[in-house]
Amino acid sequence: MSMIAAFYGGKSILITGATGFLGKVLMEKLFRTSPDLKVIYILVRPKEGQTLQQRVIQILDSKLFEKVKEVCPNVHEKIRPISADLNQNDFAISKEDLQELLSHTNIVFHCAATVRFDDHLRHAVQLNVTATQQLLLMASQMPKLEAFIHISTAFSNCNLKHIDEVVYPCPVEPKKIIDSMEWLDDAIIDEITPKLIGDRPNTYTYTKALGEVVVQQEGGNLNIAIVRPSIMGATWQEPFPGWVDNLNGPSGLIIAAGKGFLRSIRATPMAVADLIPADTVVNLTLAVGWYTAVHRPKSTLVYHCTSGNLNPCNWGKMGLQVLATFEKIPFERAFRRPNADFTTNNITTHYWNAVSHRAPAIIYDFYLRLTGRKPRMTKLMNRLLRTLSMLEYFINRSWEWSTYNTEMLMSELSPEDQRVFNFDIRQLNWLEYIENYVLGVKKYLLKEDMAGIPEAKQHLKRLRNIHYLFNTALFLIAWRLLIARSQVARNVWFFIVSFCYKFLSYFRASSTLKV
Ligand SMILES: CCCCCCCCCCCCCCCCCCCCCCCC(=O)SCCNC(=O)CCNC(=O)[C@H](O)C(C)(C)COP(=O)(O)OP(=O)(O)OC[C@H]1O[C@@H](n2cnc3c(N)ncnc32)[C@H](O)[C@@H]1OP(=O)(O)O
Ligand SMILES: NC(=O)C1=CN([C@@H]2O[C@H](COP(=O)(O)OP(=O)(O)OC[C@H]3O[C@@H](n4cnc5c(N)ncnc54)[C@H](OP(=O)(O)O)[C@@H]3O)[C@@H](O)[C@H]2O)C=CC1
Repeated sequence: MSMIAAFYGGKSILITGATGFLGKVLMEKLFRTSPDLKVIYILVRPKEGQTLQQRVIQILDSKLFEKVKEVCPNVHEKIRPISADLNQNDFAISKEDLQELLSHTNIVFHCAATVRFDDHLRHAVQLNVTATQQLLLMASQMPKLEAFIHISTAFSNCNLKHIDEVVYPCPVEPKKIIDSMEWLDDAIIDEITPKLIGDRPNTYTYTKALGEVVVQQEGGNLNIAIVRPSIMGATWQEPFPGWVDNLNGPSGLIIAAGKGFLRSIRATPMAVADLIPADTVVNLTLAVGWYTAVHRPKSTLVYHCTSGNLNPCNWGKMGLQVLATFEKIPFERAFRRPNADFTTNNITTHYWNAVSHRAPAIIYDFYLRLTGRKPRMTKLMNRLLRTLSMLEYFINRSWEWSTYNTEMLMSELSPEDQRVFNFDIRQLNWLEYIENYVLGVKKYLLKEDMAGIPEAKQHLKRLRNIHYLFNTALFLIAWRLLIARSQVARNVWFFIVSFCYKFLSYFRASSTLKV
């Protein structure tokens, strides 16, 4: 019997960010392995045109929850959505809901965050720092609370090269930042943002670092732990391989590459691609919840959920495997054939952006205009290039994360728990994982049918022929222009033509003689 699964039995669990990528995989695993848990409270913000219940039903009706429905048929009754907006004071939770939460919750998993790299500092602070502070305050009023697990990111200290499982101080205290956001206007915040984030690349990593400091400073007597995943990718094994439902991290780029929009990228092929499957993050998180509640460590432990130091894979290898998978499982209606150019310097990046991205987009928009349609490719390409520019920081550097706490935790688990809540990334076969990832992107993100693969392959063949035809035409035009302008080119052309003529005459003569 799994001790961790048994631990969550009968528990009331509060999850923030349950409608997000990680939150859904977390809920799924909890229901599947501990179907006798009491209730999962989820803080959900109302969405236009959807009630809370509809949001829950949408999640439960997805393929991700198919297995859960078999082992926990009354799963609908065990999810209790609570209307809450983490951007609002006290999360705008009703008094009755708050009372219920405070009096029943045993475990809190705080996953909600803004993960956008370009978020305005005020908003990122509100969600990633202030909301964490408020949730801690709520948690401190929960008499039955056994553990509070905060999900951060391995990149919260990406300004360092070697990162230990400790909370690093921030130059300006989070409390001061929170206070200042209340009275500074947007223009001033914009001005001071670069100074505040310092050598971090964006407001996301900066505010996640502040969030950790808040957890450490304001956790009081709570049993708290911090989990730091690196770049979260599709599921590795559970509930099935390749499940993914948003464009964050590499998923969006896999689509862009598979559809032929993205054909070159400024990335260091040898840099470590620190991807971590979502189910691995969930398994570690649940093990951390159990350990924190049962063993009550004296200090706030930080757990790195990364792959680089135990089972490294680099971006070059990953890119090649993604491309190899496109050969077997192409995406439908590609714009161009998938291809990859990893560049590392400015000049080649600009060159490939012009040749591989902007020029085809302009030509295609010209064609759309000619055929009376609205041009859209240049706009799409500009957004893609903007996205790339934001991700570049992470694909041109390598980090070393120590994993003492994570390894310690692994050694504390029973063999059964090590199997059921497997977070041993050394067992992951990258080639297999990446193939399943690409397949998952095709099935669950693009919603493409596997039956369409033969047609997709035909389409790629047509694109290849168009490509050859286009290049030949381009070459002939360039050559014709050159011959018209240069005597040297004319002489070379005359030499080639007469050489071919002589060769053909000789060939014909010798074959006639043989007969
Ligand atoms: C030529 C080579 C190809 C070879 C093969 C291929 C490749 C793949 C393997 C190798 C590629 C390497 C990729 C690695 C990238 C990894 C970097 C991740 C770093 C993570 C560090 C921290 C980890 C975390 O802790 S948090 C989670 C990470 N957070 C994110 O990933 C969020 C990033 N996204 C954003 O901040 C925004 O979406 C932004 C700013 C990029 C775009 O914002 P915008 O306002 O323009 O609008 P959106 O509505 O958000 O989206 C617009 C548009 O872009 C699409 N899109 C969104 N995200 C991505 C994405 N990551 N990649 C591609 N496209 C994306 C979105 O769908 C929209 O499309 P529309 O068509 O306009 O609807
Ligand atoms: N994705 C990754 O690669 C990594 C993620 N992480 C961390 O993991 C955690 C989960 O990330 P992930 O699942 O990818 O993120 P998602 O963007 O998929 O999910 C974010 C969640 O937060 C909720 N949320 C956002 N704003 C509010 C709000 N104002 N009120 C209530 N809920 C809100 C979202 O709700 P809604 O559905 O309404 O938008 C959603 O449920 C985050 O803490 C992130 O920092 C760490 C490392 C890597």
